[in-house]
Amino acid sequence: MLKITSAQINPTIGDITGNIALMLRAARQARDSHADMVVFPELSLTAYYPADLLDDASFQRRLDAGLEQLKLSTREAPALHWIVGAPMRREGTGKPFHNALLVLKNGEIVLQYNKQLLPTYNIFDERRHFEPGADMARVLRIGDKQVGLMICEDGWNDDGQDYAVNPFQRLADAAPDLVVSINASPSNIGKREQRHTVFGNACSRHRLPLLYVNQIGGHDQLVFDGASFAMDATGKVVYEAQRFAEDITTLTFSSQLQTFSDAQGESFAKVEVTGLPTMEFYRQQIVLGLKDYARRCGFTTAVVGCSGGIDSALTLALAVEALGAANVVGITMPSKFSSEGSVSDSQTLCRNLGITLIEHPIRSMVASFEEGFAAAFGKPLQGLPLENLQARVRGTTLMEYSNAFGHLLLTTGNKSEVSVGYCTLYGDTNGGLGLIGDLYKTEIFALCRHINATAGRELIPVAIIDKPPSAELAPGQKDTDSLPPYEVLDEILKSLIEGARLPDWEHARAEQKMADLRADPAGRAMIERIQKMIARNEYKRRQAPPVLRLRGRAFGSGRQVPIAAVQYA
Ligand SMILES: Nc1ncnc2c1ncn2[C@@H]1O[C@H](COP(=O)(O)OP(=O)(O)OC[C@H]2O[C@@H]([n+]3cccc(C(=O)O)c3)[C@H](O)[C@@H]2O)[C@@H](O)[C@H]1O
Ligand SMILES: Nc1ncnc2c1ncn2[C@@H]1O[C@H](COP(=O)(O)OP(=O)(O)OP(=O)(O)O)[C@@H](O)[C@H]1O
Ligand SMILES: NC(=O)CC[C@H](N)C(=O)O
Repeated sequence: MLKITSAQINPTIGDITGNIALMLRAARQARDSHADMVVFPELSLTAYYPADLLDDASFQRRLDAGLEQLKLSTREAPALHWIVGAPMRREGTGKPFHNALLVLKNGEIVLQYNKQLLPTYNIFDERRHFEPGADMARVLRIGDKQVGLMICEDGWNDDGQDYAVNPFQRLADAAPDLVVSINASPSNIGKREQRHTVFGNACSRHRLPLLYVNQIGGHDQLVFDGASFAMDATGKVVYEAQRFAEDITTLTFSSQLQTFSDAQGESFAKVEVTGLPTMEFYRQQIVLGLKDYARRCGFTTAVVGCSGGIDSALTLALAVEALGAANVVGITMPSKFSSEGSVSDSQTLCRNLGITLIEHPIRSMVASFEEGFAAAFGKPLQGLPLENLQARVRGTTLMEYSNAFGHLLLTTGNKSEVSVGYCTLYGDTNGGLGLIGDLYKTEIFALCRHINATAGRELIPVAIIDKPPSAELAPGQKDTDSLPPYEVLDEILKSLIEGARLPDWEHARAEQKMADLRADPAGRAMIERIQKMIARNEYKRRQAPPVLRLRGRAFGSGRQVPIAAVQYA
């Protein structure tokens, strides 16, 4: 038997001293549970992902000092094996670091394994900073048990005998009793289930039990959900750590039974095959993403322009959940085109959420810009430039508030609008972080309803959910004047932007819609128009604030598209 503590921690990128403190706290818990081994996530010393900080000389010095400090810390629990992730310097040509797994014990590094498969797709860019490890299996011996070691992506390619591309195969051939994998696996819809499938297939193929330890926490765009797990040798998940929270749990491994039980040797509660319902998943991921972004950037408060529309309402509701009602402010800024409901629905919303709503009309400011424009340029400001002016006056007012009161401005664009550029640069795109920028408009409605259902009351007024979406920048304006209905637009966008990265059930629906549209000329023209809008608006997305990533392909580092390209001009 082995006792292993799974230490699913929330390290901060670059905070080496703070991360060691987190590890020490978990190691003490492991020691008190008489564990043989404590397992931390991939790159736990720096947190995932330090990126170009690794090129910085002062960061490198801190890393060296941190490693010494970490070694010393392990003396506090001298019988314990610490399985830690850290960048390790290397000599020779190529990149100066390996992405390494270290086994530390009583002040010494007793084993180093270097990650072999470095992901360089979607949001990953590990080849930029790391040199891949030599193709070899590393096994740690504890008593009469052999623990096979691997790092995240190493386990994602188990489909052949070729050692060079399948580190799992080589490790399995070394015949360990179990595999321990350290990970930094960002979360998106369907990811938990995907991990279970990938590792379940590998574990059953090799008849190997596995402990998978993941990072949790929000790191810029990315949120890591934790959800560390243990599998028996048939690939069945027998233990799952909490999602979206730190979790330090000690497990007992039996090599005879090839499975895991709790610290007392009792079976864990049954792990459900399907995880959180989609809307609840979005909500928890966004709340953790904002919480961690705010605290790591030094914000305790946030501000949102409150239009009486659904996007700002949802942003406010999520911000309240993450930061608390006392720390969130809405600002309503009626113009001459604002509907009656714009202010009154905002009032009801903010009353329901228990937050302050400040009224700051923009009519006179807009009028003054109009006068100045006409006087200077000899023609009246009208049409789209006038529409955008209103959004810009609001954006400027919100930034004034942020500057003066230190609130983080949350931008409210959703994925449908951001895809087609239905937003004003330096206007409603202003802000530090987008909470709902990876949710299609149709999902925005569903998430609002879910929030109300779980609250058991109308937190977001139904009047807001039910009103036809409008930018309210011109008389009687509706989104559908410029865009196809969102039910159609969203399916086109899913297919064009995410395609094969969609979860199966969404992929089938989007492709069916595309096939239906392609069957007639008007549908084909619509697809082409949307394709052009996506391409033409790349420049806006490049300047927009980061959005929390929720889906397989989000705007940001996971979708790198040139701006000044001749695509659909
Ligand atoms: N390739 C490029 N690289 C860099 N900059 C480029 C550019 N192409 C245009 N530009 C610049 O961008 C400007 C045009 O962009 P921008 O000023 O944003 O304006 P634009 O995209 O023309 O208009 C904004 C659109 O968003 C809609 N809107 C606005 C506000 C809120 C909502 C909503 O419902 O949420 C919708 C509005 O009805 C309108 O259809 C150009 O005048 C030019 O300065
Ligand atoms: N009258 C207003 N008062 C305060 N903020 C506003 C107002 N109108 C727009 N905004 C801000 O600009 C963003 C874009 O709003 P707009 O109404 O143009 O379209 P939207 O994308 O449908 O958003 P929403 O559903 O929140 O209305 C809003 O989410 C809000 O933050
Ligand atoms: N850090 C990694 O190697 C992550 C890659 C892996 N496929 C994941 O997303 O889980």
